[in-house]
Amino acid sequence: MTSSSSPLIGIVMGSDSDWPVMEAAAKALDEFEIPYEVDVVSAHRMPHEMIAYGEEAAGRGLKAIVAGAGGAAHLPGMLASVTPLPVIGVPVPLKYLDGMDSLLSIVQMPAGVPVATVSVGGARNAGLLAARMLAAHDPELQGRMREFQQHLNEQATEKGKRLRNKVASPAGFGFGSGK
Ligand SMILES: Nc1c(C(=O)O)ncn1[C@@H]1O[C@H](COP(=O)(O)O)[C@@H](O)[C@H]1O
Repeated sequence: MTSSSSPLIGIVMGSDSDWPVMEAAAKALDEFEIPYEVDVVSAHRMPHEMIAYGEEAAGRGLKAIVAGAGGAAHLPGMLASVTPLPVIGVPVPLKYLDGMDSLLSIVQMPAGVPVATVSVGGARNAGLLAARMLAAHDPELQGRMREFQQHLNEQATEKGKRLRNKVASPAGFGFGSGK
């Protein structure tokens, strides 16, 4: 799957069973209208294709790779070993061990081969981090990222206001109680 113009971000995963988690990365990129491609690339099950994907990614115009995998999640690190692009690893939680296995497989990379690891199941942040990487060299995109952050701020402020109104304490509490 590829969004319409030439993809800038590769979203890959060890299996299509990871898609329900990884879809959030694609949605985040959609929000910023960043073109991406999606594929299954497994270090364990299709090692030669995985190496080819990593080796060719930069030459094909990709700027970063978001790689998600569950269990013995070697995919992000193996991709990072064969591409000069930044790789963002997403630990996908499976039925057993709650994603601790994939988290530890991804996060403990040896020095020299970095993988930026997000939280277990944190595919949305992986998409947003990829957007920020592009925004570092794209003032227009950076402006949209600032607007997004401002929106988050407003939402959080509104939540605080609602909570303060709901939990009415006669003495008031904490900062911004409005008393
Ligand atoms: N961790 C890896 C790798 C890899 O790291 O290369 N390839 C597949 N997998 C993971 O195996 C899990 C089960 O896959 P299946 O659902 O296909 O059995 C998935 O979470 C996948 O990411």
